[in-house]
Amino acid sequence: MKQHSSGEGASGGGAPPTVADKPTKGLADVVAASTALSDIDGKAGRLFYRGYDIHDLAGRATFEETAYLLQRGKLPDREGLEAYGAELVRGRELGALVAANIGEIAEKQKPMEALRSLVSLSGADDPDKDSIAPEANLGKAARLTAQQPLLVARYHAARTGGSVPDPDPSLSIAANFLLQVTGRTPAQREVDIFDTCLVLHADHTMNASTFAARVCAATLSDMHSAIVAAIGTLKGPLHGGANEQVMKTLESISPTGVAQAVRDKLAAGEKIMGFGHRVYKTEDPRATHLRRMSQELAESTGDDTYFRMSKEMEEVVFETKGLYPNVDFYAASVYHYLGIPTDLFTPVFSISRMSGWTAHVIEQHADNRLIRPDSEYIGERDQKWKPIEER
Ligand SMILES: CC(=O)SCCNC(=O)CCNC(=O)[C@H](O)C(C)(C)COP(=O)(O)OP(=O)(O)OC[C@H]1O[C@@H](n2cnc3c(N)ncnc32)[C@H](O)[C@@H]1OP(=O)(O)O
Ligand SMILES: O=C([O-])CC(=O)C(=O)O
Repeated sequence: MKQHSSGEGASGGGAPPTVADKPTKGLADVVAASTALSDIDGKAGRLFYRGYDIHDLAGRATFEETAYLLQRGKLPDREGLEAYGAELVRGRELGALVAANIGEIAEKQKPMEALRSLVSLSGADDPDKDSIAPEANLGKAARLTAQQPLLVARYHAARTGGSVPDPDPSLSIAANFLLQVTGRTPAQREVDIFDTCLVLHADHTMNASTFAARVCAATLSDMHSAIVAAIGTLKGPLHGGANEQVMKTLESISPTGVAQAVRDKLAAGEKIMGFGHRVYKTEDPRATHLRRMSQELAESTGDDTYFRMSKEMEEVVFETKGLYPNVDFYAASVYHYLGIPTDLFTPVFSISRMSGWTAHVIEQHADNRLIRPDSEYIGERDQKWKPIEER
């Protein structure tokens, strides 16, 4: 019940109920939009993109096919995929504003802040920047998906004083990115694993960053503005920023003292990053794949320290709190084994989620209504105005 309708304000005696007392705090279980993009069964631990089980897509669909599926509504046939691939290659050219500013941005901004700025700048150079028509949105979705890995790679090169090779049009997004960021030609199995990571992170119903994108898009603002809102939202450690924090935790504790360190953190009331989820009440299906890939890379690199530590953390957190790892937990050790710098883990998440965010903006614009929830007033009432000298 809203405070106004009860007629009981702060001055009306008795503490009024607040949203904090309600099960919907943080909009838990509130259905905020209809979508045909992804679906989660949180009790069974299942995830679907446009009706396809994530377990069927992981290791089979490429990231490019997945992006097409989300943005264009169906899995592409060979011709459709080739045409989409060519569109991605054409669309990844970065504009003049990005080129002119990336050096200074790389000096002054951390990776997710930099991406927020760079995507905003690239919007100014987009040929369809003033349109939210369906065709313009489809083109922008492809360009944003193609440009994001290049923005991350060029940012990394700018801050390290290096240079990146231009993307090879015959290689996938995953292969080009690994090559550009690690500076070495990745093994095919590493490319396949990274590509699967991109597929696993592509979309996830009404997660916080997607919601932010849809709220922005629902004002009939443009796609780049919505993506800037999403990037700022993904950055936080309760959302996409958790993958970087997982790696920092692994690096900060002794491999022989994992159980004690985790128990101490929990006893001190700390959250263990990479665990818990608003929707999954069982294993996150993406974590199943990421755990397996982390183990495989640990074995192939001959250094299983972070995988063993992760497994032990998982056991202790489950025993102590009954919490399961989420997508961010094993992604951390996978990216580490692939040679990706820790502070680029969340940018990597954004490379993948760009496909989902842009598809949600298209969906929002296609059947729009302003998103404007209500709030519950819990402040003072009937305040009497006093001139400044009397306060
Ligand atoms: C891609 C993604 O965004 S996946 C999520 C990435 N985020 C993280 O990994 C950060 C750590 N996890 C969390 O903070 C939470 O589990 C969230 C944000 C993911 C979900 O949040 P909510 O659904 O709001 O759950 P909330 O934070 O209220 O937690 C419920 C209870 O579980 C506890 N809890 C939840 N997650 C954790 C955790 N990782 N470590 C320790 N305790 C936890 C809370 O302390 C709380 O306990 P209490 O009831 O005794 O106060
Ligand atoms: O759905 C969520 O709340 C967070 C998440 O796992 C994701 O965005 O992939």
